[in-house]
Amino acid sequence: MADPRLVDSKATFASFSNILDTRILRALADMGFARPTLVQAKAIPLALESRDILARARTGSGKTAAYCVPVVQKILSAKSSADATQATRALILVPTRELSEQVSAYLKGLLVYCEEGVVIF
Ligand SMILES: Nc1ncnc2c1ncn2[C@@H]1O[C@H](COP(=O)(O)OP(=O)(O)OP(=O)(O)O)[C@@H](O)[C@H]1O
Repeated sequence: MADPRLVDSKATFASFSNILDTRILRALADMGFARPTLVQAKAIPLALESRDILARARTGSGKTAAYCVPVVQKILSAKSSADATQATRALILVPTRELSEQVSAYLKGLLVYCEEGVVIF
């Protein structure tokens, strides 16, 4: 769990229901994520507006979800659009193998309701 001091006490993930797919919201609820952390609350809406983001937040502040949630949302939105193509939609680069395994495991949890629609390599 994220450090409670780093959670945005004014926001809930449910309040993102206008910008996040219900499959993502269900997966977040399953993970026990009720409120976004501060970095998530700031980064997720901006990323979904396709803004460039340079974010810095301390260890354990929930940076993984801050970029994975908008990445998955963008892929789901692209897949449901009329010109959806079979193409790589995101490349996540991290500095160590251990971190890549952590991010991959997190993404698997986030994609639990998306069946085979989104694939992680
Ligand atoms: N909104 C949230 N609600 C509850 N727990 C959360 C939330 N976001 C992240 N967490 C949990 O907090 C912990 C830290 O998250 P995460 O690993 O993403 O932090 P980080 O900022 O990427 O850390 P690091 O800098 O070490 O990579 C994880 O156990 C994660 O599941």
